[in-house]
Amino acid sequence: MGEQESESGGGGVDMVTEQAAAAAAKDALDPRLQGISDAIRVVPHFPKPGIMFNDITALLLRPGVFKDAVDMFVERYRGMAIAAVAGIEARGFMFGPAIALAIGAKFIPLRKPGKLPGEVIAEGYVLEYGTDCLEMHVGAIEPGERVVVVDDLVATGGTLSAAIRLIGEYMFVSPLANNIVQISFLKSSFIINTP
Ligand SMILES: O=P(O)(O)OC[C@H]1O[C@H](OP(=O)(O)OP(=O)(O)O)[C@H](O)[C@@H]1O
Ligand SMILES: Nc1ncnc2[nH]cnc12
Repeated sequence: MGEQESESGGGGVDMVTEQAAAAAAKDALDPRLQGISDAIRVVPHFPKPGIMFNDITALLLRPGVFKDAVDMFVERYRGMAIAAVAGIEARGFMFGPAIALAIGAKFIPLRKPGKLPGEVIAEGYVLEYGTDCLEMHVGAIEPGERVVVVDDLVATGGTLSAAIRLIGEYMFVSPLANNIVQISFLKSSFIINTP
């Protein structure tokens, strides 16, 4: 039986919310979290004065810590009837596919403008240092599918909000998402249901 078939999809939104909230609370106590946090290099004043840049490329150089980061997401979302992992260009592409494969979900790239060859839907957004737009292929997600959006971090939340608007009505936001004490990577994890 595949990952999708074996999952408890019948519990509805409350069930998903409960499961994800419990998983997020468990993550906060996980000893791997400190190692992940320590592996993210903070670079002051990049790319502009005043920005404290959280550099996850330092984490990617440490396979054990990189694996811990992917594993924590996999453990959280396995068994939750997740049909798709949507990764936000570019840094969501570094974590999303590994998570998708491990939980038996498809991977959907949410790309910057003009990169996807097929019919797209698009959402614009404002960044800490500029504006941008995300595009997704029409038909990549079927109505009713449950989607996890993955990115490396939340700053203003503009990018993630645009991803959520792009995909559909969101049903649940992880408590970790609003807790800036947590590491950047795990802050940027949301479950949404498409309409
Ligand atoms: O919460 P926000 O204020 O929207 O900022 C967070 C976003 O900014 C960064 O990406 P960026 O747009 O710099 O693109 P990149 O991944 O291509 O470097 C980061 O990877 C998030 O996607
Ligand atoms: N503080 C930050 N660190 C890394 N990437 C970012 N994208 C937007 N703000 C950022």
